[in-house]
Amino acid sequence: MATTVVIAGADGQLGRELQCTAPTGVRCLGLNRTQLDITDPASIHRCLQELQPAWLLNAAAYTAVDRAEQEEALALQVNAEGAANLATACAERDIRLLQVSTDFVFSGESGRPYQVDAPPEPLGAYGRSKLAGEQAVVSALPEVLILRTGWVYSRFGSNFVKTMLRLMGERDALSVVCDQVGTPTWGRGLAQAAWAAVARPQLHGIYHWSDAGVCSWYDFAVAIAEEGLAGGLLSHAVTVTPIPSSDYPTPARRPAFSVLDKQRSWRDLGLPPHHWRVQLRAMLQDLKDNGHE
Ligand SMILES: NC(=O)C1=CN([C@@H]2O[C@H](COP(=O)(O)OP(=O)(O)OC[C@H]3O[C@@H](n4cnc5c(N)ncnc54)[C@H](OP(=O)(O)O)[C@@H]3O)[C@@H](O)[C@H]2O)C=CC1
Ligand SMILES: Cc1cn([C@H]2C[C@H](O)[C@@H](COP(=O)(O)OP(=O)(O)O[C@H]3O[C@@H](C)C(=O)[C@@H](O)[C@H]3O)O2)c(=O)[nH]c1=O
Repeated sequence: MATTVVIAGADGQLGRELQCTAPTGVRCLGLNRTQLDITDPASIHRCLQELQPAWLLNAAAYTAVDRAEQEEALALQVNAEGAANLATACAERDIRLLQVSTDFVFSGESGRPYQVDAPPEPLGAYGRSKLAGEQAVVSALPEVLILRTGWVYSRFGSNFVKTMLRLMGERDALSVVCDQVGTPTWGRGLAQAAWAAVARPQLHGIYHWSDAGVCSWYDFAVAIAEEGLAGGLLSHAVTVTPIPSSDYPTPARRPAFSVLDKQRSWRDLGLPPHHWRVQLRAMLQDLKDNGHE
């Protein structure tokens, strides 16, 4: 019999990738915000009662990092209260929950990849709201699985890769910060990691997932320019200049170093690491073949 899995936030980057990669033997039901509003307990109750899933994958979130500085209450409502609502409903019905979180729960002061049990210390409102979400789900549902990731991109939705391709199409030169270091994550691989977790129901606790390797946003932008040109998504070469974050002021402070340690995931999820540049190439091919959505 198929395992029924409900996806909250089905129209987002990860929500779409989860639906593209659902394994055989899974009845994958993607619900967007209109169909399932995670801030509304009645909406959650209705969906779970009707669909009776074995798992709920929470890909719904408030992800506007800069806007969150002005809208912290709204970020908390979705990322903390919404996540808590889901966890409470799952606990009442014996449903497994996968909660997605972020590298932005860390301060970025470490010089080594963050282990799953490293103390979080978010710098901004978005990171605080996601950390509050982590704490709320664990308290309502101790067997929850939390998948932390960072720098997610996909052909779906909006993200750094698509922003860069747009700006690079319009300009010959761009400046990008070189003092924020992390690891990009193709949404497709993240979705596969989530499905690997669903296939291993004995797992719970915190897992880290990004692609392999380390880079700055500047390195990432250079790679997008080179791979975009080689793959025919850009028609001209673009000069990318490295700048310090102080030359690109934003409302939210971002961690200087947010590389996640993925050893536990590579071991327990049975998935091999792929270097971020290989994944970028695959995503650009997907974009070329299937277009922006
Ligand atoms: N993007 C990134 O770089 C990273 C993301 N993450 C985490 O990964 C997860 C997925 O992110 P990603 O796919 O990129 O996010 P997106 O912003 O692409 O998608 C989030 C989705 O959640 C929906 N949503 C917002 N509020 C609600 C609500 N109240 N009820 C139901 N749905 C809602 C949004 O709908 P609408 O469009 O209508 O607002 C949107 O479709 C999130 O938990 C995020 O915090 C972690 C690290 C990096
Ligand atoms: C567009 C642009 C951005 N930047 C900088 C700003 C910022 O420091 C960095 C990344 O910019 P973005 O705003 O696209 O990315 P940002 O929204 O900060 O991405 C974050 O999103 C949330 C949801 C997460 O959870 C994080 O893991 C991370 O992916 O690049 C430049 O330096 N030059 C540019 O032209």
